[in-house]
Amino acid sequence: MSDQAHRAADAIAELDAAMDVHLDWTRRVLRCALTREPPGEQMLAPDAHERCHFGHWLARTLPELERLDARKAHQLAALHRRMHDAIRVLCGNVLEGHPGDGAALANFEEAQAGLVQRLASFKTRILAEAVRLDPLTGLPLRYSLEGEFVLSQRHARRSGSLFFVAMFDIDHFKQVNDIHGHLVGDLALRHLADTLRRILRPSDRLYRYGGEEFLLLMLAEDTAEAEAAIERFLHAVRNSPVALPGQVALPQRVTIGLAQVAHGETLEQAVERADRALYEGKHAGRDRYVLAR
Ligand SMILES: Nc1nc2c(ncn2[C@@H]2O[C@H](COP(=O)(O)OP(=O)(O)OP(=O)(O)O)[C@@H](O)[C@H]2O)c(=O)[nH]1
Repeated sequence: MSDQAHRAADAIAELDAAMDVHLDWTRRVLRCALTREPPGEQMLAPDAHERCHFGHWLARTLPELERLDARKAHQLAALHRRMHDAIRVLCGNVLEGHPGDGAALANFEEAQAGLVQRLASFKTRILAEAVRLDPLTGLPLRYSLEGEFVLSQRHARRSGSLFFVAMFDIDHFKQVNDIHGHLVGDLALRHLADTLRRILRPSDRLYRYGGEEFLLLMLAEDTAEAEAAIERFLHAVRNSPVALPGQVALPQRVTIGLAQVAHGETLEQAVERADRALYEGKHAGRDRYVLAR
């Protein structure tokens, strides 16, 4: 299993464990209502939501949940707190000999149901994210490319900027595998992804498109700006050989096909033009970019 798959599996196991512990509260609250058995001393404290197992898990995990969906993460924290407030009212009343409070019970049930729902949605997000990313390079795979292409096209139309697609292909990569083995090939792919990622601008979107092909969606004010950005990628790759333990670093080169996306052009059409430009670049000697006509 890849690191990423391990992380996703661990995150889901932790989420399930936190949920199980919290669901146990339904049983304790019920027992308290029926038998007046206290649900546990600390659960009647005002900061019970911070002291419980779920509260500790949430505090630890919140930044990651916020990254996935900030709105749902805050709702989750608020629902958790609300649920503890309801438990305190509910059990406090029962223990003081007052009759069960229907409103507090409804509050508890609603908060509990909302909590479970948000957690289920986070579980799906964690799984979707694990599948969406390439385990080797950590870059997105092409599943979300179509949607991102349409968004960038729309953004370019509204902002008056130009939209480009750039196809990167490593030069003579087969030799790397043949001479150094597949593991070094994998290392070189990961290294290239890191090199490219380091110089991405916030609006750039980089994908692992295929085996040793990477696709970039890029917005630019004009063609000169796009070409300068592509030159920066070429320069960075030339200056970042792959470090190999106990051996001379392995030089890396890429050839790039750059195509300006025309109004109304589909992803498929733009990629085909970028691909043709890429092959022109390969035939012209590699380690360069070619702008598609
Ligand atoms: N190690 C490793 N190799 C891969 C992976 N994906 C594709 N490859 C290899 O990438 C190589 C691509 O080789 P070719 O398409 O022949 O091209 P090339 O040798 O790079 O030559 P040019 O593109 O013409 O410069 C093949 O040997 C594939 O096995 C991967 O995930 N890991």
